[in-house]
Amino acid sequence: MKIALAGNPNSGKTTLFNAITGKTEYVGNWAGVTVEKKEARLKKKYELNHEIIKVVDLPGAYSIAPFTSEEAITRDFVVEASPDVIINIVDGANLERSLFFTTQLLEIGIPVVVALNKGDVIDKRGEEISVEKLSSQLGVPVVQTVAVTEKGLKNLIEIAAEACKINKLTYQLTTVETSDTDRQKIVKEIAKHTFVQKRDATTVRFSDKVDRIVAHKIWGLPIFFLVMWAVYSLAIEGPGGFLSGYFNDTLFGEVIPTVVTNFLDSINVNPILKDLIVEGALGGVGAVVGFLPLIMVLFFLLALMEDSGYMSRVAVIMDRYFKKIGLSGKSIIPMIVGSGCSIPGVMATRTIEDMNEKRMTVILTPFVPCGAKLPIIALFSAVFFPGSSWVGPSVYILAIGVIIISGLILKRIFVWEAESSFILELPEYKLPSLKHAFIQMLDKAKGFVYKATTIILVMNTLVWFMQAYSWSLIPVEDQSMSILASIGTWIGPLLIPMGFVGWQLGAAAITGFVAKENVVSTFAILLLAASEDALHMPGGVLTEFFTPVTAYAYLAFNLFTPPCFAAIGAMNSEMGSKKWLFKGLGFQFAVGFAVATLIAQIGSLIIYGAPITGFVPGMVLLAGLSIGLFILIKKADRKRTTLGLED
Ligand SMILES: Nc1nc2c(ncn2[C@@H]2O[C@H](COP(=O)(O)OP(=O)(O)OP(=O)(O)O)[C@@H](O)[C@H]2O)c(=O)[nH]1
Ligand SMILES: [Mg+2]
Repeated sequence: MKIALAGNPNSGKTTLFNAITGKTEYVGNWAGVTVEKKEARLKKKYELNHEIIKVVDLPGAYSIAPFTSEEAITRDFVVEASPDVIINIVDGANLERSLFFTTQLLEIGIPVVVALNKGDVIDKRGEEISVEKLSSQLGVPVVQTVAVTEKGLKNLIEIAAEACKINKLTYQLTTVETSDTDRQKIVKEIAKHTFVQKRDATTVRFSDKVDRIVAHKIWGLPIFFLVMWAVYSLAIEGPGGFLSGYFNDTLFGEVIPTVVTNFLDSINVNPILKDLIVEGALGGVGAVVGFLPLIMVLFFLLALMEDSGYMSRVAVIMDRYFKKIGLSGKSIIPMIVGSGCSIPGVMATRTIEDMNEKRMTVILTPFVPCGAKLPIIALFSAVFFPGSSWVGPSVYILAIGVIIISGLILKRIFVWEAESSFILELPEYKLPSLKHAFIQMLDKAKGFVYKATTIILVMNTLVWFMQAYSWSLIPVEDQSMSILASIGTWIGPLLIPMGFVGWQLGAAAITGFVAKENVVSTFAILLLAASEDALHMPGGVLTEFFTPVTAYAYLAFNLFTPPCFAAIGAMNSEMGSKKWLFKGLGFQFAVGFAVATLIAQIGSLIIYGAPITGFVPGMVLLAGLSIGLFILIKKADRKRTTLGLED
């Protein structure tokens, strides 16, 4: 038997799916979280007579008629793959709107069971929806559920199994097209008949009161900054930061290397192999994993923030600015998802129907600092700005600024057509679930450790080898004679405009394309071979290469140049054309160089009162980029005129 879960976005499909299958698919308190269908087997606890029951979670849809590609997936799946039964998850807090989709599902010709979800929210609002009346009006079974607490789910599965047995022919496929306005009328009637308001609704809802402050036109952004600041401070000053300090200083800094060295000595391991293991593998991976506790706390807090409904308000605040650059609220969701990882972020652009808008979002989403960039931020803050918790949040604000300016530029240099209108929907605030945040945190931590012990480990081994050997494969005494040094030196000139001097900086930036965490581990391997201090010590070895200003510029360079290869792969598949991929990557490189040069050169001039290395090349680069930009704008303008498009 196969059950499909269908319903409006944010109605709780994935929450229900996770509950009955034991999976941990991504749940977020906003619309459009799931973009691909997911299939799994029903958990033992919910099985009936040991029958194998498959459950499919689908992307949310407001209507069967395909507006966006995921809605098309819903329709295609429901219509073509025809499950034995559809569980239609109806958001009880948005009854009327949800029923629109329900009535369309009823016409497909497959048994439908309605799960009237978010029963707890209905109760809290002092409302009641009559299950019996709804069931008789729709002509299908209705079960009240609370997906988060698994209330009513067992009953739901049983009733769904029953519904399967009903002769499918009783579900006549209506060939008569009901118009949307007619449907709306029918739905309104049904909702009116089943809905009971028990308490006075004229009092302003709690959500609305809060929104007047946090989603305010002017205060919204500063409040977001303060919230992020609080989150970062809590992560850095709290148990996460403390544990990371311990991991970095003691555990990965002394205890483990000593134990491993002693062990390897005791079995007379070849000294080269010993160095490879201790300095390469352990040193590199340790430098990244050391930040794990801090990052786990961050993810925990971010998950709480998201679950509470606050992140959707951030989307509303951004929406205002985004409209100005020709992007809609739809572009914000990929960016919020991208704050975890750019890959699902870029994939989330599938909800955008306008191809130009989608491409623009694909180019801009990787600018949001993802989880892999957090260790770089943590490292640079610890070394150059010890005790300041503003660095982390400032990076997000910088990212927002860069995204908006980049958007404005993209709009000018490419010829975009229609702008879509999209109304962002605000979920109700709710007490965030600690369990949910905890699961999210563990999930992210698992991913982090997996990445550290696979791709980062392999890369570190390679980096260690390349810094210890010359091109003729002879071990070198002096690192600067190594393979890596020669590659780094080759890249070196490119970094001069930003005042970055040293082949190590080029080498680290390159390994960062494999995985951004590698920037940290490459520094660990390269610099620790020559120094006794731990890499992340305030004022540690990195200060030989950077001033605080150029350090911040290097951070920006790693954030705003193209993302890691895996994310570039995602960009490629969503762009749908190589030409656009290369345009996008070129744009990202230009932005990364421009932002880093501006911060390093202009920043140093203002703060230290004197130009730094590479001032002239920096200015030449900026001038070159400006001229290039000017030419592109002129070209686009000409094209606009020939196409007869007004701007
Ligand atoms: N209060 C309450 N919240 C719920 C319930 N079920 C789900 N939620 C919350 O609703 C939000 C959306 O849940 P999801 O499971 O991601 O919704 P979805 O239908 O899969 O959404 P899309 O993937 O965007 O279509 C999350 O914040 C859930 O915690 C419920 O029964 N009660
Ligand atoms: Mg979902």
